[in-house]
Amino acid sequence: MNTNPIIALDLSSKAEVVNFLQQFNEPLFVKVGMELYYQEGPEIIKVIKEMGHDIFLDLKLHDIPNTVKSAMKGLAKLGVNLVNVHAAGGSAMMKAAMEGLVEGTPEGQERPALIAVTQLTSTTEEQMQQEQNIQTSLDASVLNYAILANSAGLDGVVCSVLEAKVIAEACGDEFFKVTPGIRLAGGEAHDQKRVATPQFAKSEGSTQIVVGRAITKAENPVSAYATVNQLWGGNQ
Ligand SMILES: O=c1ccn([C@@H]2O[C@H](COP(=O)(O)O)[C@@H](O)[C@H]2O)c(=O)[nH]1
Repeated sequence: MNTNPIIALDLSSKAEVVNFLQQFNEPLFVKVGMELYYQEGPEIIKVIKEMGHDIFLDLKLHDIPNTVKSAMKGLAKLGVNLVNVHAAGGSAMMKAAMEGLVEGTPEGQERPALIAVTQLTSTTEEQMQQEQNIQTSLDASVLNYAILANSAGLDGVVCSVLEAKVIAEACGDEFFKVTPGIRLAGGEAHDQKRVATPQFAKSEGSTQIVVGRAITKAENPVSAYATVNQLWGGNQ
């Protein structure tokens, strides 16, 4: 899979997206999340693909297996590169998601990679223990979800950089560790709790990094992207 930094397009309209992407003179790997997809629908995927960019469609499905399977069948037809579910939906749901993707991917088109969100990077250990009533360390919970996702046949997980190394030990280097919560040194964390720099992500074995506000809210997004890309290691 593309190893360019994934730019989170947390924007709310097609016009904003087109304006943003027109600043760049190279093919990018971008993430379309709930904010954009719920405003613009599948049309936004078509627009971004026509501009030549790879897409992570970050809708984090979490429902009963039958519903997730049917939804994935539909998403498979969009021609995106990467989609996801919440690992908390369980292994039956993750397997159903994969079945839906396999069945829904048109002949001659590559199946989108499927990854599972472990614990959101905005979650702390204390919050997880108190609110989710999970009485282990956050690392153990993330690792548990990663092993579950691996056993269910998924291609990888979303985790923070802080857990990437133990996941690699348990699930292998090829298993995707897609890590949001990326900030340049000294950058504001906003609502993120488990953050790291692109350089640290590289050294810990992240396979992809997701970068939103550090690029989209920068005074010069093209230059911010170039800095992130250089620190992450260019085109790997
Ligand atoms: O655990 C997760 C899962 C997904 N995200 C998404 O990544 C970006 C991060 O944006 P920043 O502006 O760089 O904080 C955002 O779209 C989230 O929905 C995540 O942060 N953590």
